[in-house]
Amino acid sequence: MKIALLGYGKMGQVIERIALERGHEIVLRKKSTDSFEGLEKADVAIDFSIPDAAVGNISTCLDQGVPVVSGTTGWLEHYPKMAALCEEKQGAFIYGSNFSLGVNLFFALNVQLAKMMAKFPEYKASMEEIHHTQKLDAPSGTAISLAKDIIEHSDYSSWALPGATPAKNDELLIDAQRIENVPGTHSVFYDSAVDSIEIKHTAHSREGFALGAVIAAEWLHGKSGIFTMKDVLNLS
Ligand SMILES: NC(=O)C1=CN([C@@H]2O[C@H](COP(=O)(O)OP(=O)(O)OC[C@H]3O[C@@H](n4cnc5c(N)ncnc54)[C@H](OP(=O)(O)O)[C@@H]3O)[C@@H](O)[C@H]2O)C=CC1
Ligand SMILES: O=C(O)C1=N[C@H](C(=O)O)C[C@H](O)C1
Repeated sequence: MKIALLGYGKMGQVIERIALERGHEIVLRKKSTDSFEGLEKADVAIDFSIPDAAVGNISTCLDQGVPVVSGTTGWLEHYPKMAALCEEKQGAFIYGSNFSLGVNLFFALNVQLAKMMAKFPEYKASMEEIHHTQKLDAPSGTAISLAKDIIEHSDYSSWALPGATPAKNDELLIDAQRIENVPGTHSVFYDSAVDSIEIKHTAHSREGFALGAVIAAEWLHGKSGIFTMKDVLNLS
């Protein structure tokens, strides 16, 4: 497959290595000031860029009829617009806040636990995510996905970062920590007066995210529609 990389930073470079190992060819490595030259040759594009660039990159792919896998986080308020464009162009699009197999299993575990804990209001939920210091967005896209799933299956009505004012009772707090060189750690806590329950996913490197993105691109090639990693991994 011919792959266009939109974003060629920490993730783009690991994705390139894994894509080459799996027999693919890279036809574009786009950084901030580069053009889209080469995109027309691509079977699929993989966007791991920055929040402000994601919408432009995804739109350009859909306009040019190139299937697009986006792992960029921090732009999700524009997702409905991108989904509508994909439908209009009869294109192919996958967004994932996290492409690793482990985190997608963790998402499923989080839903099961949230359903169970909803019956026990003596436990208060909270979350923590830890990432490297270059990360532009907070909380992480993965943390937002986890929070949305908890909110859907509980009485929490929204998530919030800890602020100057105390959290409301129906607010799910997400503590976002930035520590040098941490690839990505997510925890969900349920605390009562007498004990605590915790689930945690720790990425040891960026390999899992990058492999998942390449697998998603291979899966998307030749399809049309809007998909998620649940479709790719056959997790319902
Ligand atoms: N979904 C997932 O599984 C994962 C998602 N991510 C997300 O992926 C994104 C990238 O992460 P990471 O690689 O660590 O970030 P980096 O900062 O290392 O890389 C970002 C890259 O995007 C480039 N860029 C900036 N503007 C544009 C543009 N207009 N078009 C194309 N490329 C552009 C930058 O180029 P330049 O150097 O010229 O500025 C740089 O090459 C983040 O949003 C992060 O949250 C990260 C890991 C896993
Ligand atoms: O910026 C990162 O590095 C990561 N971003 C994603 C997110 O925001 O959830 C996924 C992963 O945790 C690494």
